[in-house]
Amino acid sequence: MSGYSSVFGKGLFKDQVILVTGGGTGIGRCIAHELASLGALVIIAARKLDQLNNTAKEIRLLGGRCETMTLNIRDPLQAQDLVNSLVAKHGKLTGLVNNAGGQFHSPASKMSPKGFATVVDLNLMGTFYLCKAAFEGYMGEYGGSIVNIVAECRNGFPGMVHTGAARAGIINMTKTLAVEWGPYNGIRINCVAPGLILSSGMKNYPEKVLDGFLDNSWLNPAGRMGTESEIASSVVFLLSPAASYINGINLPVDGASSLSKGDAKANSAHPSYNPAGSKMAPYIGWPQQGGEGDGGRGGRGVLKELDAPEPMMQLYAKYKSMAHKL
Ligand SMILES: CCC/C=C/C(=O)SCCNC(=O)CCNC(=O)[C@H](O)C(C)(C)COP(=O)([O-])OP(=O)([O-])OC[C@H]1O[C@@H](n2cnc3c(N)ncnc32)[C@H](O)[C@@H]1OP(=O)([O-])[O-]
Ligand SMILES: NC(=O)C1=CN([C@@H]2O[C@H](COP(=O)(O)OP(=O)(O)OC[C@H]3O[C@@H](n4cnc5c(N)ncnc54)[C@H](OP(=O)(O)O)[C@@H]3O)[C@@H](O)[C@H]2O)C=CC1
Repeated sequence: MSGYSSVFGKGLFKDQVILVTGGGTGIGRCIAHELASLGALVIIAARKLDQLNNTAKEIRLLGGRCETMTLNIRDPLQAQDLVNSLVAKHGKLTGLVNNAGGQFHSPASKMSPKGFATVVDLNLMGTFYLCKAAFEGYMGEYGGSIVNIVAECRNGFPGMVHTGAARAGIINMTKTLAVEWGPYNGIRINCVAPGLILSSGMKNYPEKVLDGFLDNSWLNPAGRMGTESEIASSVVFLLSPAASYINGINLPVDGASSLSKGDAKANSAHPSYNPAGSKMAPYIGWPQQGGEGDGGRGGRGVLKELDAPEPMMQLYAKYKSMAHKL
């Protein structure tokens, strides 16, 4: 152990109040766990209170601090009220993770105007409402850090034109807000763009679409899908003082899928096909239950690390066996 003082330590966010939208499930739940394990008071907000309460309970059992609030991000007044009431209660809002969002799969030619508008409303408008509420309710005066979860969409988003347009809009909005809001006590705002991630969000898709994702899953330089922890750790970095000179960027966390030219039809004929699977070890942040890394919390019941469709649970088991040992 060197005497160097890294910002990454258990107390990294101990004085912080951080709001995570969609924090009851999937990637948002994992982000909430990561932030709480680093000392933050985490407020998780979404529409379904039961999911939020389950996650808050897990976090508290592990010794973290977490509260829940109901929120529909598509309603600007709800966004404003939520920020105002949490600032009134806790005195601050130092971080915001705009993670809530989603879409459905459909070719553009079959998509109705209402379907397109719904997804733009949810992702682009919803993210704007929360950013604006955070700015007006606290950060405009005192500063803070925002991370917007988007989706990797460098080459468009075939099969999900609505979300590609909405996420590209968020990435551009983030650049503007970084420039307009940076001077207000140093607000930083950045994006994280997940590639294909093993998460509960995959339960939203029909089997045929999931099969397509699985066919594609190895077609990137990592040779695998990503884990929720790999998104959460990127969010932690961008929220932390380690990223204090990073503002207005979009960080793809996608195993370089945005740079590769995977051909879903090629599979075993593909020149880079490796029958043994990926050699790029994943990062998985969940404590080993009752084992090394659990910090002696083994008796507290089993945390369900992932809640995804069965074939993805199988992939996860494989990834766990090859994960970085921490
Ligand atoms: C590579 C992949 C990587 C990404 C992975 C993830 O993000 S994982 C995370 C995944 N997690 C999530 O996505 C979670 C969040 N997702 C959601 O809440 C929904 O998917 C939502 C975004 C559609 C909003 O729902 P809502 O209840 O607010 O909306 P609504 O029900 O009132 O519909 C409005 C209009 O949309 C249309 N339309 C809707 N569905 C379909 C469809 N299947 N088919 C066709 N069209 C559809 C339809 O036009 C409908 O109007 P209609 O015909 O009724 O007059
Ligand atoms: N998994 C993946 O491969 C990828 C995911 N992403 C994005 O990452 C984010 C998290 O996804 P993931 O965890 O996989 O999926 P989930 O479906 O588990 O998460 C979506 C979350 O958003 C919340 N949410 C949805 N609509 C609203 C709303 N109107 N108001 C408030 N909350 C809402 C949901 O809670 P509730 O229903 O209770 O409101 C849920 O907790 C999403 O934005 C997703 O699109 C991007 C690229 C790839």
